[in-house]
Order: sequence, then structure tokens, then C-alpha cells
Amino acid sequence: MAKIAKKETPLMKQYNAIKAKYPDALLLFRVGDFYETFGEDAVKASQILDIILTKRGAGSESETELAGFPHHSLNTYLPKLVRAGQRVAICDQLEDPKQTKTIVKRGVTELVTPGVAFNDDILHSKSNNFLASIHFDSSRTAGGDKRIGVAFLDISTGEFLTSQGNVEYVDKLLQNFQPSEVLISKKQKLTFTEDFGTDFHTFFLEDWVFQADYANETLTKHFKTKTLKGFGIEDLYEGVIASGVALHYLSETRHNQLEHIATISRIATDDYVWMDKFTIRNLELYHSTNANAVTLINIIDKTISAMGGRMLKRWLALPLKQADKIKQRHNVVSYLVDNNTVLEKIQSHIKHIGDIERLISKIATGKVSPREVVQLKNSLEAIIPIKSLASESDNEALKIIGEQLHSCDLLRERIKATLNEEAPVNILKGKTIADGFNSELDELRDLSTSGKNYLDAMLERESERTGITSLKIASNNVFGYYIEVRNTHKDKVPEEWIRKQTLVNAERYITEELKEYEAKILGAEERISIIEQRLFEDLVLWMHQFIKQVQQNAHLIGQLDCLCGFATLAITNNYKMPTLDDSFALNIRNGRHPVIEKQLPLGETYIANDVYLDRESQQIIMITGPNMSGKSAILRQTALIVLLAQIGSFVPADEANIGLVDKIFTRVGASDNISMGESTFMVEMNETASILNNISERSLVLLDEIGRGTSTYDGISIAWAISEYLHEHPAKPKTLFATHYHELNEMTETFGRIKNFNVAVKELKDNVLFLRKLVEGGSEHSFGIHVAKMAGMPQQVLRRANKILAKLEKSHSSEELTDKVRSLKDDVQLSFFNLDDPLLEDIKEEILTTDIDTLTPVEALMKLNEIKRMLVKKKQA
Ligand SMILES: Nc1ncnc2c1ncn2[C@@H]1O[C@H](COP(=O)(O)OP(=O)(O)OP(=O)(O)O)[C@@H](O)[C@H]1O
Repeated sequence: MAKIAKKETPLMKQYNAIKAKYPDALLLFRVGDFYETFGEDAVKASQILDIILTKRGAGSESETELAGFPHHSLNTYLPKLVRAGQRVAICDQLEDPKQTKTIVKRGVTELVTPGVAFNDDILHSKSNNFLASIHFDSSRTAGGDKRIGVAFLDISTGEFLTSQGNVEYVDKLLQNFQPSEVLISKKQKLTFTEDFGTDFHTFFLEDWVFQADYANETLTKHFKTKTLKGFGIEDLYEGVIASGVALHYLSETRHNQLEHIATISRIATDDYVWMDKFTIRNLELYHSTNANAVTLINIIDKTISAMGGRMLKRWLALPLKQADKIKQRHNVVSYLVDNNTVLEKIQSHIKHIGDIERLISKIATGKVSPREVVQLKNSLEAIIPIKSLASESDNEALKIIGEQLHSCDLLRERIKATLNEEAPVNILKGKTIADGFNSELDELRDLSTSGKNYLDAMLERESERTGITSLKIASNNVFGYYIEVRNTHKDKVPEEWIRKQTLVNAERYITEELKEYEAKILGAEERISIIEQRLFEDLVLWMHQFIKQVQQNAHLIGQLDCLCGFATLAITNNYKMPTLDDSFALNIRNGRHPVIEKQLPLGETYIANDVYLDRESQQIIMITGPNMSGKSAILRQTALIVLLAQIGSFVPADEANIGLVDKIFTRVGASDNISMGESTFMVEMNETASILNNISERSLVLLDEIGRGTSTYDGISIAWAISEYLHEHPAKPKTLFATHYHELNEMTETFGRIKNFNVAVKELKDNVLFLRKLVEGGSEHSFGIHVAKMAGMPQQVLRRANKILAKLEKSHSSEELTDKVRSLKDDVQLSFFNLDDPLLEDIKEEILTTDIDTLTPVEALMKLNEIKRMLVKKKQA
């Protein structure tokens, strides 16, 4: 018998129609009190959420996998799905099932993706959650490079930023902003992975979205402006396209209430110290290759609020270049360090401030709960004493912050009058609106409670009157309130009671009195709930006018929290105020590494070191020393001290005078990239090349063991050539070069501004003692074998290594090596013209003694040939 295909049920038909619109999202389909997933979605959901996978319509044509969870667990399960990289479409019931006889209307109310999220369980309070969009335009170039537009948007805070530049620049921004999701055109998929790798969570959009006109229209429509001129971004052609794409994506994911995204700013890169992505990584500012390692942000983050935490990350990513702005921050920190009680008071109030930036975003998008609105009010209340402390201080910058903080009186008063202090998270739980705010609500509440009391009293009275001890009063949807009597007491029922229903063990009756009260009570609670929701919605809508003020408060509290954090940091870690000026010198006295000094085993103290660099006499310091002696620590602490100073913090040093730095470059000789399968040396050279092409007069360059990724000869030659280039470059960038190659100490004889230093060690009989002190002078040899010993290498290997070393040091090959190196300095072939070259002198002589007026064309050609021969001879020699 032919199998008859069963028809799709209406529910599955509705599901399939909705799913077809969101093919790449996992669809959570609300059915009654559950969110259900079907088919492949169910398989994925059951794996990610560890929930049971079952079958729907088993054995039928429409059999499909099914997995679901109760609707009230959405906040638990949704973050897990999003963190697992899923895009989640939430499909809700759009009407009350009680009000409809046919299938309930359903539709997607929100599409949650990693970059577009509000849920507190998905977001990290001290980190932004950026959605990025990228637009490549290879037809337009910037200095020969591709030009790329980029936008960053955090829907949870309302921040919206844009910029454009070449691959290196955009790569650095991606590294700084760490977006949770990156939008790219489908056509540019490959280009993106070629330029930025595969580490980002990406989503691909249709190409038509990436159009200048469409972007302009989307942005101006959103900001309700005619042009983008007011934002200073209209000349960022690609940046504007990327920004338009980000906004477009928000509407595609059903986010249409975006009043909190009130402005878009240009990332003004010229205002900040340039650090490329290698530097950010090498200095371990936020991340480390070792997951357990402590990073700089871990040490310096003493902020209390979420706004402060996020602001500090931004400050660290974008250190300042303008001395006056930096000094203003130092000035406030200094005031707070000296006025400890003010600091403590401000911080004690900041503790009571919630994430007002995200709370106000939730208000704009209508996703706020009653309890959160009360939280917002309490946070704004905590700002009042901060405002007075700051305004009354005798520090100018602090006063300005105090004056700019809004007291938001009207807003606070209205929330206080409207909401119950103990308002619930879920408005349906009731008791959201304060007593005395709305008379209708008050009456209904009275009725509801007095009605219940009345019923209780009635129950007692009737039990007594009739002598029926099993009396019960309850209600149902069919005939409302009733009195229930057990069969055993049936004969005691008064005549006037009207029997409505007979059950197995009991009978149900209604009475006149019950009917009267029912009319009043029935529905009172439902009406209470409706009024509460309406009043709450009105309040939230009314609050929209305060979005800007609250955002400004959030911003100012973020700043103040960072500055207070710097003061705490200075006090607890003994940091000192640096001085900054427009000179080119860097003078650090007793500097320390902010992270290592906090990691040392108990009892050990960090050995502080002096570092001096300028453009006149000590431009490049060649630091030699054995492995593990502390070379890298000196390099990094120098960069970190400059960085800390320029973000406005005090620094781990007794004294630091810093000529403003505008770029920091650090490169570490390759050794860890082998696992990536690339030529490590190639990586190292690529990275170094980008420094050499970008240095400026105010650059600080740190090179750590550059050249070690290849053979010794190659390594020394390259290290030499790089140092020589930096020395001869007109920018004369300040440089620290840590190296194993003590042969490089020879350079100082030829290059006046290169100075040798070494990290002192004390050689014991068969061991070395690390003194960790940077002292003048080069070092004679490496100490690798001692370190091998420290690492617990077998004695046999150590003895053999010592023997070979002794041999090599005496042998021909060792001398050859040194000779070769020595000869380098006689053979300085600079890319910049060496005017002392004797050949140049000869050629000059030839040309000067030639009388051009009497020279025939043939003679001129012969002269040229003669000069050519001189050059060829020299080359052959
Ligand atoms: N000034 C210091 N005071 C105390 N301990 C230090 C100091 N400098 C470095 N150290 C300790 O020594 C360890 C090694 O330092 P570092 O990595 O800077 O050495 P290195 O000379 O660069 O070694 P390698 O050549 O093997 O890379 C650090 O991890 C730290 O624990």
C-alpha cells in the first residue's frame, strides 16, 4: 500500500516559513512556555546546551529532531549559544494565545549575534562589545596600499567610531578594539582573511550594502541630519561605508530603537601614540601568549566601575601625545594622591554606581527591567556627593568634572515617585509601581487585598453557620468563584446555594454573595498588571530625554574612576609623577617593570635601573648580557614607563623625564612562531621592515634579539645593518637593542651615538649570579651554558658543551667570526652617501678638471666611459 504523505501541521508550516527567512541563524521558536528548536538547530542546541534531543511526529513524514527549554531559562541558555558563535533568532508569540482561536501569530523579535548583544551574561562589564565592519576599496589607494574603511559600534554603550587607512593601520585598530564580530562583504571574504587572518568571528553581507549612497542615507536618516559634516567624517569615504554597514546590520537584526547611538566619531589617530599590533602584543598590554600570564592591564586596573574599566582599556590603546592633556591627568592624580580622604570618599561613592552607560542604552532600546531603572536612580544618587566633592576641590580639572556632572534631579525624583524601591526584575511579578502614584492602581490593589480578606471572612462565617468543616472557596474560568463541599457534608448545604458542578468526591456551588464580590475582584489583578506595564512603559519613554545627560555622566565617571585608579596605583605600588616636555630625551632613574616587580617570589626585590637616551650623544643603547639576565625586562619597562606616563598615570620609577614619544615600536626576535609554520626569520624581518619604514624623530624603538632567527653570520650582519640604519637615519630614533651578539659592541667605535651597556652578572666558579644592573660597557661572551645548567640540563651535556665552547673560543673559526665582524666596521656601506669615499674624490676631480666648453660630443662620451671604468674597477676590487 502506498504510504500517504501526512500534511505538515499548521505549527510546522509557520515554523518553516519563519526559519526560511533566517537560514543562518539558530531559531528559538516559542511554543507555550517553551522555546523549541527543530531539525539541525535542535541537534546544535542539544550539543551546545547539553539538553535532551527528542523527535517530533515520530514515524510521520514530518518527523524532525526537537530540543527545547522553558522560556524563563532564556537568559541562561542564550549566552551559551552566542558564546559558542551562534547567531540566535528569537521568535516570540506576538499575541495572547487566549485571545485567538486559530494558530498564534509569531515573529522574530530579536536576532542576537556575538557583536550585537545586550544580555549581561554575554557582555563583560569591563570590556566593550564591539561590532566591527570593514570595507575594502582596492581601486582607491593610500600611499600605494589598499584603502580600508572600518567602523566599531557597541550597541550596549552607544559608542560608534570610524576611521580608514591601510592594512597595517586597520589591523592595529582591530587588535585594539577586539571586536566580537566583523562584518564583511561576501565578495571580500578572501581579501579579509588574507589581510587579517582567521582569528575574528566574521559575518558576510551582500555586496549591495557596501555602497556610499546607501551608507550616507542610512547614517543621515539615523542621526536626523542632512549631511555628515557635523561629525567630521564626511571625507572618510570608506569609513562612511563601513559605518553605514554597521547600522544597516542593526536594523537587519531587528534593533530599531537606537536613540542612544547619538553620535559617530572619527578615531583621531594623529592625537595618539602609534603602536602597531606587534608592539601591543609584545608589551603584553591586554593579552599574553601565555594564558595564565599577568598583563599590564591586570596590574594597573584599579578602577571600580564598569565605565572606568572600559575607559582605561581605551586610554591604554590610545596614549596621548599632547603634553597639556597628559599633564592635566597627572595633575588630578597628584591632587588625589596628596588628598587621600577625598580619593577615598570619591571611590566609596563610585562603588555604588552601576553600569549607567549600559543601563541608559537599555532604556533607549526598551529592554530595561524595573529593577534596573531603580538601579539607575540609585547610581545617579551616588553621583551627587561626587559632584560636590569634585566641584569643591581646589583642583581645576577636578572642578570641571564636578561642574559637568549632571545631578539629574528631575529624573531621579520621577523614578523615585513612580517605582517601588524593591521593584522586581520581571514586571509581571507585580509591585513595580509605587503606592500613591496612580489612584486607579491604588484602588485596585485595595480591592484585591480587601476582596481576598472578604472571601476569607466569608469562608469562616459560612463554615460556622453550616457546620461544614470541608468548605473551600476557589475560582475557575467556567463559572468563576464557587464554594466546594465534600460529598460527606453534602446534606448540610443550605438551600439557597446553587449547584454548578458535581465531581467524584465533591460538589461545587455558587451564591449570590459570591457573585457580587466576584464582579469586583475578578480581573483586578489582571488590570493591575496592565496598568503597571503601561505606567512603566510611559516612564521609560519619558526617560529618553535624559539619554545624553546620563551618557555624559557615564563618561565623566569613567574618567574620574580611571584617575582615582591611577592615584590608588601610585600609592600602592609606589609610582612617581613623571615630567613631560617637548625635548627628545628620555631619562629614567631607577625604573622598574610594573608587571614583573609584582610577580617576584616573596623576599626578592626588583632591581631598578636607569635608562638615558637622546638624539645627540646616546641615541642607541646596545644591551648585551647572558640569557635570563634581564635584558628584555629593561627594554619593556622603558616602553611601559613611557606608555604609563602618556596615558596620564604615574610611573614605576624614582624619576622620569620624558620627551614626548609619538610612536613606540618593539620587535622580538622570532623563536615562538615556529608552530605557525611560517619562516620565523621571514616574520621577524617583515616586522622589522615595517619599523624602518615608519620611524619618526619622536619614536622609541625596542629591538629584542633581532636576528636570532637565522644563522650567527646572518644574524649579526642583519642586526648590524639595522642598527647602522637607525643611527644614520635623519630621524635619529631613540633605540634600545638587546642582543646575544657581543660582536655588536664593535659598532660603538664607528658610530658615535651607539653606546654599549650590559646587564651585570657575577661569574662564580661554575655559575653566574644575576645582578640585573644595567652598567656601561660591552660584554665579552655569552653565558648560555650557565643558563642551561640552571634549567637542570644533565651534567654530561653541560660538561660536553663547556668543552666545545673552550675549543671554539680558541679555534680558528671563532677568530674568523670575530675578524669578520671587525671587518664590517671598515666596510661601512651605508645607504646614505659616504662623502669621504676616495673614489668619489677621484670622480669629483675628473669632472672638475674637464673643460666642458672645448669638449666634443665624442670626447664627452669617452670621458663618461673613463668614469664608468673607474667604478667597475673599484667594484671588481
Ligand atoms: N631588574 C630585575 N629585578 C629582578 N628580577 C628581574 C629583573 N629583570 C629580570 N628579572 C627576572 O629575570 C627573568 C628574565 O629576565 P629577561 O627575560 O628580561 O631576561 P633576558 O636577558 O631578556 O633573557 P633572554 O636573553 O633569555 O631572553 C625575568 O622573568 C624576571 O623574573
